[in-house]
Amino acid sequence: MANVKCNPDLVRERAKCSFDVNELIHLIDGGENATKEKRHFEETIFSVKELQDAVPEEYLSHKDRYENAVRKATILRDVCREYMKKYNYKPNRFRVGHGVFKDVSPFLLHDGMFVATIIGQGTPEQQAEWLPKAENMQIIGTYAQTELGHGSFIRGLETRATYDPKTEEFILNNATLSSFKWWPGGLGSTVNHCIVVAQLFINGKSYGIQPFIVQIRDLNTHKPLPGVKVGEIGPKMGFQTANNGFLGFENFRIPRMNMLMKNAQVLKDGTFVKGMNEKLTYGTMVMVRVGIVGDCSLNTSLAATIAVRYSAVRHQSKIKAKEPEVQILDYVTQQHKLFIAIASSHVFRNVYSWLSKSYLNVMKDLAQGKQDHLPELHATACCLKAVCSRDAGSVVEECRLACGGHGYMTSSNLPLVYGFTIATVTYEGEQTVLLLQTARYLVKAWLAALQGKVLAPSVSYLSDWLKNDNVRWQNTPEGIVKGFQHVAAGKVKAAYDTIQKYIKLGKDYEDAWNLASVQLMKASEAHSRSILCEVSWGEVIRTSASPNLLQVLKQLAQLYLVYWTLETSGDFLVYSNISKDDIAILREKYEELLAAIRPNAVGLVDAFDLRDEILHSTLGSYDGRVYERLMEEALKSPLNQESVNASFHKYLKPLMEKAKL
Ligand SMILES: CC/C=C\C/C=C\C/C=C\C/C=C\C=C\C(=O)SCCNC(=O)CCNC(=O)[C@H](O)C(C)(C)COP(=O)(O)OP(=O)(O)OC[C@H]1O[C@@H](n2cnc3c(N)ncnc32)[C@H](O)[C@@H]1OP(=O)(O)O
Ligand SMILES: Cc1cc2nc3c(=O)[nH]c(=O)nc-3n(C[C@H](O)[C@H](O)[C@H](O)COP(=O)(O)OP(=O)(O)OC[C@H]3O[C@@H](n4cnc5c(N)ncnc54)[C@H](O)[C@@H]3O)c2cc1C
Repeated sequence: MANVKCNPDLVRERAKCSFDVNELIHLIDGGENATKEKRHFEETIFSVKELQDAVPEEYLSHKDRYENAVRKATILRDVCREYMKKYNYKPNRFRVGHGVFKDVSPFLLHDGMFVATIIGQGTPEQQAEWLPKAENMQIIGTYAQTELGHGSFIRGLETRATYDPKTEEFILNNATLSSFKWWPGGLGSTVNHCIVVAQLFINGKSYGIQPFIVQIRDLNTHKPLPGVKVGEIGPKMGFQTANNGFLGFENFRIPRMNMLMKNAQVLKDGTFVKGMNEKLTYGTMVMVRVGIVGDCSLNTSLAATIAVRYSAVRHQSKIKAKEPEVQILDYVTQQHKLFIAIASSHVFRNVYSWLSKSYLNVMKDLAQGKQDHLPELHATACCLKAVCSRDAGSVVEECRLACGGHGYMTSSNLPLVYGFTIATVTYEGEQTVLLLQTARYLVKAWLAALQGKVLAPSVSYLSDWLKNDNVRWQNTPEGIVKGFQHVAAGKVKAAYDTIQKYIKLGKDYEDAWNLASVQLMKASEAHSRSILCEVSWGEVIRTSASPNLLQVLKQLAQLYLVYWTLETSGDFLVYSNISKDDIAILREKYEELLAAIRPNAVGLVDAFDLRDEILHSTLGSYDGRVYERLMEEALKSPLNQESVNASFHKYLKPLMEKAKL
């Protein structure tokens, strides 16, 4: 990239960077070798001509866009397969996917959830049967759980799987419209198999929801099998190429062994054997929630790169009347909008890495029959997924707005990035619903703290606070982290007390919970923020890097801490010993941090190492040829391929002529 002829502002920005950009790239990637491998893989993918679109896909019809996405998905699959064989390297398909599809792959659910559910929910025999076929794409699948009538409350799903011991089969039925599966990616026209999450019935008795692997289309003709009604749900706010679909069954029979039986089992005679913990059926969702925190880091870095580079190139208005128009990046308000995006991407990455480790540890424990840490993992993954996805959505939108009118252009790619980022707030568990799951855990932990019990590490601050809630405020990163824990503890206590108050007033527990649920949700958010702050600051101070880089990483981590303290200063005034003077000091600190980060802003986004083919943005490319690219992309509009459009003769001219009469 270094030889590209760049916009002079970007050249100047890069020259003043105080740290080694390559060092940060390697740190993010996990080592110099990892960067080399990543770059070689990406070079390979983006040199495949067939993966490059001649016409921007936004000009294609809904159908053509889908077909083009499937075409590219199959080529990408082949190239990846060959690459993996040749180099024994497992590539990150999600990252290059943004480049190849701009939006999302119609195989997203195959990779993200179908294969993962076979691994997580299938017995060794079931894995042996389906995993090789799924991994080499002999079968293509999705995860079909959500229905028209139920998404959040999965115990309320209506799709039925009734066991017939005579034939040793399950009979699938969707008797009501609300029971139709609705949303699964790839279901519309791509997949031939699904994991169907359905209510199990044996001899008229319900045994809760279970996962079934179901073939829905013929492997040769791709026609829906008899008894299957399947189709696509139509255009959405984003995810246009994900091919989300609907599905219903009418007396559709599948063999007994198609129920994934790693947890619960149905024996031939119809005996139901309970698993170790029925919530293990929800395992794929926990895994994907963890993954989404990592995805939030990538999505945020895409938007930050585009908006920061654009802000370095764009000049508008003046700070001083007699001086030239400034780079908009010099406006401190612009820095306020953008630097939190850079900082958030690093925070999400560090927290993702921490959460993934916890996830893997819990999986190891579960394999040995130990489930003590599962509730903590579930609670942590829920609130982090909810808060990171919401933050990522807000940050991406702020980056888009920070690009003014040009940020509204599809060719900036910011609208598309916003579309797939904001979807993460809803899918894999709607944010409020997940925050309230964590709140259940926090309330239990609070009760345990009141009873003097030892708490799990992520909530042990509740006991500390109970012992001493009168800690002197300190304007240091560690002091701020403590402050966030105090806010979280104070909010948990307030929510708990509110529940007790309603119970004393005669409400039953569930109504009291609902009445206190805004407070519960906020307590859960505060808990999540305290984890984000504690973990990210802890990761940064443990990072081994050159002094120059470490200084910048600390500035970003502190910016995150101070930004969120100021954003939620009302909470700090209520629940900690912060004073108005401390807030004034933090405001000053925040301004100092913005100024310190400013010279490194372009270097920092360069270090995300996002190729132009992944960014897909007229505003964010490495060379900063913003206006040239905007014009080049505009000229690709089909309306610019003719000097006079037919509508002039058909409608406009007659209209003008009528007006003359
Ligand atoms: C590898 C991935 C990498 C990157 C990601 C990128 C892309 C991802 C790929 C695909 C994504 C694209 C598309 C999206 C797909 C989907 O959206 S699939 C559908 C997802 N659906 C949901 O998430 C539904 C959300 N709802 C629920 O999860 C549940 O209904 C619930 C809200 C948790 C409530 O369940 P339930 O009513 O049964 O439970 P409660 O009565 O409220 O609680 C009972 C106790 O169970 C505990 N619990 C609940 N869930 C779990 C769990 N998963 N694990 C462990 N324990 C769990 C809960 O805490 C209660 O405990 P208690 O308080 O002690 O009683
Ligand atoms: C882009 C996209 C892709 C998706 N892909 C898939 C897929 O591949 N497979 C699949 O199975 N599903 C998929 N989904 C579905 C997704 O998982 C659900 O939409 C999601 O879980 C939310 O459920 P819901 O739509 O029923 O929302 P609802 O639960 O109806 O939410 C509506 C409102 O009700 C509130 N609410 C609901 N319950 C409670 C409660 N207990 N307490 C307080 N408030 C509550 C919510 O907070 C929200 O404000 C996808 C969705 C999207 C948007």
